[in-house]
Amino acid sequence: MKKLLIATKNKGKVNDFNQLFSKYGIEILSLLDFKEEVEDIEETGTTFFENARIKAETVMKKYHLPVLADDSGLVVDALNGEPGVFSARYAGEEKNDLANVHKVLQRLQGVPKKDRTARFVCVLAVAQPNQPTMYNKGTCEGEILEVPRGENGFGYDPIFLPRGFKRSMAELSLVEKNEISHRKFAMDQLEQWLTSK
Ligand SMILES: O=c1nc[nH]c2c1ncn2[C@H]1C[C@H](O)[C@@H](COP(=O)(O)OP(=O)(O)OP(=O)(O)O)O1
Ligand SMILES: [Mg+2]
Repeated sequence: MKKLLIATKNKGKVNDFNQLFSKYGIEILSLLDFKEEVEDIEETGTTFFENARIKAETVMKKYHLPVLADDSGLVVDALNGEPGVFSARYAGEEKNDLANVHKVLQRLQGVPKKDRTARFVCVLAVAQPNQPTMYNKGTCEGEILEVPRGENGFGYDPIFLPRGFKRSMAELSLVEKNEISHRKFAMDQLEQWLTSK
């Protein structure tokens, strides 16, 4: 089976990708699979594209393999695009999903439903030795709920209501999430590369 290294330490992303890649017959490895702990990569970029490039190219250069990186986050209109590229670290460097969710809800207190529009954004970067890095972006439109709902998924899923749905992203099954997510739409654009491998 073909293997692809994903430059992430996020278990929730790995879970999404395992399901998304299953139809291509590609087995994925992540930075969580290495015996020795892989050093954290500093995400110093100001855009999802820059951070995806930093993660993909750093890991590609280290292991000399094709590498996929995912930089993603939640963009809330009423917060001028926050948390954006700071999504993982919104409530502090320890990257606590619950604290991040709480901070978004607190900042949106009193904001009416019609003004709670938001989107998930995912930029995927594929870095390969001696080749230009490729990028693909996917988005998922929705709104921020008043209270968290659901146990599935990760990150901001419990407070995100995808447009046209009555259930939060965390109330959808993995298969349902992966039919409409930002990560799925970014993956779709990689299809040609994935099927030619
Ligand atoms: O489908 C999603 N459902 C809910 N939340 C999500 C999703 N996709 C990204 N997010 C949130 C989680 C984290 O707060 C941030 C990603 O930050 P981001 O730097 O790309 O990932 P990370 O630091 O957790 O792992 P890594 O850099 O090792 O891939 O956006
Ligand atoms: Mg990160």
